Amino acid sequence: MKANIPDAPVTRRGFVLILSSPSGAGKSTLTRRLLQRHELQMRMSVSVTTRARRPSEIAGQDYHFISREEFELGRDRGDYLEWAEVHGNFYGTPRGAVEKSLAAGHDMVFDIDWQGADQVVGKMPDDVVTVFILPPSMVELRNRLVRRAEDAKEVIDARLAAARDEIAHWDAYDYVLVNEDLDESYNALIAIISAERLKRRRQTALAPLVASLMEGPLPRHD
Ligand SMILES: Nc1nc2c(ncn2[C@@H]2O[C@H](COP(=O)(O)OP(=O)(O)O)[C@@H](O)[C@H]2O)c(=O)[nH]1
Ligand SMILES: Nc1ncnc2c1ncn2[C@@H]1O[C@H](COP(=O)(O)OP(=O)(O)O)[C@@H](O)[C@H]1O
Repeated sequence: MKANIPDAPVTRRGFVLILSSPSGAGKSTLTRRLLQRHELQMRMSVSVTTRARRPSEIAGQDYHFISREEFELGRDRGDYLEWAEVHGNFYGTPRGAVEKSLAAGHDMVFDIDWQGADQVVGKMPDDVVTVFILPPSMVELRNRLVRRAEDAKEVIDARLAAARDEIAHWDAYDYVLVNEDLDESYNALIAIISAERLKRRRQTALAPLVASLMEGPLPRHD
């Protein structure tokens, strides 16, 4: 069934949909699906990171892979809207594309951790919608990290060990979903996006219609 998605934005300012979760809960998978649904017209922010590229990742598409020196240069120049150290690597959101996309009415997806979410909410509270994704259990989380088969055993152990530090921040988010069934989680995200697009303060394009509804004589019925 085709969900009833409000029209792609044209005249309103876009918002940033932040997805956070412990590693392996499904952020990247859900983000990919949102981007594949073209009529949603979501844009993704491609972060910079100092971590090594995974075999399945494409440079410039999944991340911009840069050295620590480059990262520090960018950070000191103020290139990042937010940045954080996660699992011993640096990650940052390039500032450039964000304001341009929002001003052009495009909604963006950020796959960032709780520290980054906290910074973005602090800087642009009216532009942000935050979603925390929980795994159904720690056993399933570990299974997903193992099944993903992109990281060495020690890396998986470290990510699992850090999972509770991330989950501890779940209550700072606007929405929370348990990613058990992927289709259900995806539909929940579509519902969130649809509802956020319908928020009255985002419906600035309706002002002329409302003005026209409010003026002139009432139509007679006789
Ligand atoms: N603050 C911040 N966190 C990021 C950024 N990009 C990715 N992350 C987070 O860094 C963590 C590790 O990401 P990644 O290395 O891709 O591993 P994964 O979560 O297992 O896919 C995740 O929590 C991401 O959400 C960013 O630009 N800023
Ligand atoms: N609902 C789900 N049920 C089963 N497997 C899932 C589900 N969501 C994601 N996965 C799988 O779990 C693994 C980790 O997902 P991923 O999106 O890479 O997580 P994250 O980006 O949060 O680290 C991937 O192999 C993905 O295919």
